[in-house]
Formats: sequence, structure tokens, C-alpha cells
Amino acid sequence: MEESNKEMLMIQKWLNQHNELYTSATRHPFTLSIRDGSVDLSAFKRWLGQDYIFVRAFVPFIASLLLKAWKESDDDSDIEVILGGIAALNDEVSWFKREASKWSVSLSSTVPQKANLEYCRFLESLMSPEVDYTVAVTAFWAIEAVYQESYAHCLSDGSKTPEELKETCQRWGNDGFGQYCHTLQNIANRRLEKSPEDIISKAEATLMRVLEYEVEFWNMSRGET
Ligand SMILES: Cc1ncc(CO)c(N)n1
Repeated sequence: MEESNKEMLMIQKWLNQHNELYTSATRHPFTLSIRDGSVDLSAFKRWLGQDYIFVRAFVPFIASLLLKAWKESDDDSDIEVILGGIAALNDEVSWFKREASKWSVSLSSTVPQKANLEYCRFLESLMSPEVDYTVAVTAFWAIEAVYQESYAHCLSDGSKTPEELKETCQRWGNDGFGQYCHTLQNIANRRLEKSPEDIISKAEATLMRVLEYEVEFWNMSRGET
């Protein structure tokens, strides 16, 4: 391993080593098509309905992370950070309902697609008490960071994001959420620094699984089941 990697924090090292996979999740053709204004609105509506189902499954995952933080964390402030994430999700669920009615997407009749079911099943597996807090908080950071990076890119210089999709991009692309993701990354790095080798490799494998599920989730908006 080159010298620089030794001092580098674990997450940064992994993002360098798995840069291609990280880029395929954070610069996906779907979000790039939002950024260049060529997005197919039926793909956007498909994503909206599926993501509402995902966010509903995300709630118990974060609740389980709060419990792991309470039981295992060495730093009480982690609980407040995770609590902040739960509070934001409360607002997020109502945002989805408003946005869905704006696009006449019926959330109640949306059927979860295969990629969504598999991702939600993976989330559920991370809720098990056997899964270490360090592994789960690394997954939480990765899940949030993919959306923050993807949607921030739709708002940065040179973007031609359609006006009616800007609110969606702002939801995850805003600086405040960017700060929140950095806070999560710091928690994950702090925990990883003190973790034994087996936990570190479990966290790395989980990060890669999250990135793969995120790519499949974006692919789903194309409508191939
Ligand atoms: C699929 C997916 N990943 C991440 C996020 C961010 O919370 C989301 N809303 N949906």
C-alpha cells in the first residue's frame, strides 16, 4: 500500500480503491440525465414511487442504528446525529406524498420492483443484532452520501436541471445535507480506526454492497424489471 494511504482515513482510502464503483453510483446515467435536462419524466416518476417504498424501509433501519449506537457507541453525540436523521425522514415521507401528488404518481398502487425488494431485504439484514454498529453506521453514511453526491451534481455549475425537478435535487443536494453526510463519515472513520480487522473488512464489503444496490436502484428507473 502506498505511503499516503497509511495516514489516510479508512473511508477516503476505500473511495480511492473503489472509485469506479463509487462513480457508477454517484454519476449514474439517470441523475446525469436530470443534470443535462434530458431526463425522461416517466423514468423520474418510476424512481419517485420506488424511492418512497425504500424510504419507508429505511425508517426501521435507522431506528435499529439508533439502538446499536445506544448499546455500542463510545460517543454519546452519535445518538443525536442519528436522531437528526430520523427527524429528517419524518419530513421526507410527507415530501414524497406531496411530490407524488404533484406528478400524479399513486404511491399506494406502486409495486416494489425487484431491485428495490433486494435492497430493502439487504437493509433488513443490517438490522440484525449480529451486525456491528461500526458496519451499520458505515452503511448509513454510504446510503446518504450516494444521494448527496448524485443530486448535488445536478445543482452544480453547468447543470441544466429542469425547474420542476430542482426541489427534488435540493432535497438531497443541499449543503446542510452535505454537512450531515460529513458528520456520518467522521463517525464511521472514528469507529473504523478502533476496529479489529474482521469488522473493517465487513464494513468495506458492506460499503461495496450498498454501492452496487444503489446502481441497481438507479437502473430500475429505466423500467426494466
Ligand atoms: C435508494 C436510496 N438510497 C439513498 C437514499 C437517501 O436517503 C434514498 N432516499 N434512496
